This record gives sequence, structure tokens and C-alpha cells, in this order.
Amino acid sequence: MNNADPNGPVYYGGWYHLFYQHNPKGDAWGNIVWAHAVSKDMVHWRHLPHAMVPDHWYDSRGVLTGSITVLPDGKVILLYTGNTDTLEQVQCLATPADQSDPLLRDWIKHPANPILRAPIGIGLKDFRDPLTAWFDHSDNTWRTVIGSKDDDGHAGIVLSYKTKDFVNYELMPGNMHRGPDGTGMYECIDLYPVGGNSSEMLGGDSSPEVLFVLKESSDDDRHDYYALGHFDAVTNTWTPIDPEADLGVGLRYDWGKYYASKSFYDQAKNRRVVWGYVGETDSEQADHSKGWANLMSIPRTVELDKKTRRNLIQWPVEELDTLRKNATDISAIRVDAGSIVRLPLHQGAQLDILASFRINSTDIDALIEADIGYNCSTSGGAAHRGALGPFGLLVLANGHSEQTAVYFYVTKGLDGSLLTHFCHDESRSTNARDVVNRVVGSHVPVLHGETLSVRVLVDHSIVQSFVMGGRLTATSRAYPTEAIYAAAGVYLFNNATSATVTAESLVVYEMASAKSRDFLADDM
Ligand SMILES: OC[C@H]1O[C@@](CO)(OC[C@@]2(O[C@H]3O[C@H](CO)[C@@H](O)[C@H](O)[C@H]3O)O[C@H](CO)[C@@H](O)[C@@H]2O)[C@@H](O)[C@@H]1O
Repeated sequence: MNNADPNGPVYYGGWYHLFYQHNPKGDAWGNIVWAHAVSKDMVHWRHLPHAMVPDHWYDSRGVLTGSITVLPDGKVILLYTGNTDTLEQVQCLATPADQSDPLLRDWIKHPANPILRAPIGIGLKDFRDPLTAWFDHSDNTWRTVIGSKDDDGHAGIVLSYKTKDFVNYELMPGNMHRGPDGTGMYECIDLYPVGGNSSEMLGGDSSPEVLFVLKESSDDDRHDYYALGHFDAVTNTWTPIDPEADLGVGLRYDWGKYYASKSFYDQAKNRRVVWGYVGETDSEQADHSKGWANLMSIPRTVELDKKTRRNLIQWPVEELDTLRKNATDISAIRVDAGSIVRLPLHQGAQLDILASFRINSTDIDALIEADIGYNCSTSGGAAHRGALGPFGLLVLANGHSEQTAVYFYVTKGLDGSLLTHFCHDESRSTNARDVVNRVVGSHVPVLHGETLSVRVLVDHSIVQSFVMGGRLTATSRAYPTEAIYAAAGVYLFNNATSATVTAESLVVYEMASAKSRDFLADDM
């Protein structure tokens, strides 16, 4: 994509539109325009000409991230951050030149731009990424929020504005939310309801079971954090349901390489879909050599986990299943402690793997306590052997030099409680030396009677895992040099010392390529 953030995703005119931050002149950040692609299914994409380019003093250093709002009368509003000639971040408005064009190809920037500048006390470079607006019935105004930070405490803050015409804005008193000290600049804020009948912000669903997701992209550590909370429109405040899991310190959309996500409400299927971008973990020199950098994640539906009410569920959109072909069912394989099993597949580079595991219960019962304090990132990766883990899959693996391990690791407390972790170990994913390889992941809720399940999407240089039905996700980049195409294999492994594991269900689909291309007249 050269370069990054999804911008203004929207379903309009029968098309899914995805705009994104793009550098037409290189693979590194710079010369930022809104590139534009459309799709009927979010799988097969058609590229259109750039939608928004820097051509005014107020966005000459980049048309930065923003959003699209479709008003009830069909009017389309585009809000974005302009990076001015002095690198000040200002908010700008654009509308379609021809609203009857379902492709939304041409945009007109409003003559009053910039329509909003940073308020007193806010850094001129800390004011960006306006959110899709929603209507507040209490005073009949439109609301949007913009991310920033409070330098006193280095805490992320959510600034909210009201407007009647999208040209004039009023800053609402206080912050909708201030994160814990140290969270830093909140980029690309998102806010939406979950748990009720609809995840549409507009119009809302005021039933008591509704919670509001507040999400921020943390400029400091480049992870997407979210928290569940209550949103009070009257006081204009969002409050986390659990202060220990406040925004920027607890839950993440993804534990791997995934950033600057943005969701939209898909009225065609009454679902909320979220996009994030996946950066490179090799060197800038490698980006220059291959001539491109960064890609968009698989679009995911996002909803409240109604069983726990403590986390979200993210899952690849169902349309992705249309790429499936050649299923191999290898269910009911027993994997003894310390063993590895190669799966009989034709290729391992484009796969959709669905697996569920169960640990032999007598092995668990026989233990008094095991590996409490386990941490994916610091406990030694897939090579570290514990009593009840690691076990799972090796993908993009050739059996000797390269593999990316995706695995469970279960610990047992003295009180008999089990805690399940899911991790990606990238440390052996490539023979190349210019790559930042990590072990990433976290603990994931497993309820009584549930098997340990994971769906792994493998696509050449990217591995995306959806764990326990989507309660946790992890995305890794891998740059295998030998474990490629037909030489890329998949293995089951069990590196636990004291547990036999059964892959109760294991189905592997080969995946077709999506073959995106430029938009042609025939596509209409
Ligand atoms: O493309 C701008 C949008 O991207 C976001 C979130 O990804 O901000 C990223 C940010 O950093 C980029 O620019 C830096 C140079 O200024 C560069 O070092 C970095 O690698 C890039 O990702 O872009 C703004 C503007 O430059 C900067 O303040 C951010 O750190 C989003 O917030 C922006 O709208």
C-alpha cells in the first residue's frame, strides 16, 4: 500500500470503499494522499484514481487520516486532518463533487478550510484523525472526536466537538476521556456501541446491555488498544467498565503487527467491520529493494463477546470463505509430548487453517502447579518447554531452517485454575538478518468446556491468528527465504513435557488469490 492507515471506510452506492494513506512516490512515509479502492465483497478490490491529494497550503504536507459520514439525507461528509506547510495539524472538510456517483471519485475541498484548528493548550502537531460523526438527539447536533495528548502526564485525551453544519465547531467542555498517565498521543480514535441490536453509532441503541468501545492507536508503541465502557451522551463522558483495563493499558485489537485501525458500520449486513494496516518488520532497505511496504489486514467483523462481556470478538468477514478450495481434513490427531507431525498438504503459502486442541485431562490433573507467571514475550518462545505447553502449529515451515510458531501455552495455579496463553514466535521465521523478530501474544479467556481453538490465515509473508473464536488476535510478518511456495509446510507440534494433546478438529483450506486490479468500465 505504500503507506498505511485505512481512511473513511464506508459502504456507499453498492460498493465497499476503502481509502488509505498512500505515498505515490515511494515506499516510506511522505507525499501522503488518500488512495482509493472499491469492492463488492471486501475480497476482490478495484483500484481507482487517488481521491484526495495535497493541493492547498492547509494539506500540502499530507492529506492525513480521516473519516466519512453518510447523513440520513444521503449527503456525504469527509473530514480529514490536513498537514499544513508548517506541519500544523488542522481539520478539513470535503464533499463529493457528484453525490450520484456510487464510486465517489471526485471530491471538493470546502472553501472555509481549515474548518478547525487545535484549541489552546493542545500541541499543533497533536491534533488529528477526526472520527465518523454521529447525531446527538439531546441538542440536535453532530458530534465528532479528535485524538490528542495532555503533556502534563503524557496521557492520551479524547477531544469532542459539536457541529450543526460541519463547517463551524464547538469544543465540548472537558475531555470525553483522559487515559492513564504515560499512554501518550491517541491516534485514530474510534468509538462505537456493541452488545445491543446494532453497532451503528448513528441513531444509537440505548438498551442497558450496550457497551461502548473506545479505541486508540498509541503513537508511542504503535499498538491498537481498546477498552469497553459506558458512554454518557449528556455529560459527554466515556468511562471504562474496569479501570484496570482502561484505554491504552489493557486490551488490544491485535497482539502483533497491526495499527491505525478504523471501523465502519456496514448497513448492508448490519455488522461492524474493522480494518487495520500491517507494517513491515524488515528494514527500510528491504522495502526499497522490493519497491513496496505495508498491507491491509483481512477485514474483520467486530462485536462484543456476549459470553464474557469483557472483550471483543474479531473474525474475518464471511466473504473471505469464497477463496477457500481443496479442504484437507486431518482431525483427531494425537500429538505426544515432545513430538511433531507434518501435515500432508500440497502447498503452505496460502492457507486458512481451523484447529481445535484438547489437553489430556489426566495430564492436567496430575500437576499441582505449572508455569505461573508465563509471558509470551519473555518466557522463551516456542522452544521453551513447560508442563502444559507450548503446542500448536508451525506454519511457513520447511522442517529445518524456517518456521513461524503459533501456539497455546497453558499454566496451572496452585488453586487448580488454568490460564491459557496464545503466542506467535517469529524468532525462526526467516534466515534473513535484517528483520525484527519477536514473540507476541497474551492470555485469552477460555470458558468451562471450551476446546482451545484457533483459525490461522497464512498468506506468504503474513500470518494472522484468530483465537478462541476471535477473543484474541495476533498478526505476524514473516519473510521466509526457503519455506516458500511448495516448500512451505505446516506441522503440528507439542513441546510440552507433561501433556498429550489431541488436535480434535483440524481442517486446512488452500486459498485462491484475490487478484485485485485497476477499476475498468466493465466493473460498473
Ligand atoms: O499518515 C498520517 C496518519 O498516520 C497516523 C497514524 O499512523 O500518524 C502517523 C504519523 O507518523 C508518520 O509520519 C512520521 C513523520 O512525521 C513518520 O516518522 C512515521 O513513520 C509516519 O507513520 O503521522 C503524523 C504526521 O506526520 C505523525 O504525527 C504521526 O506520528 C495518523 O495519526 C495520521 O493521520
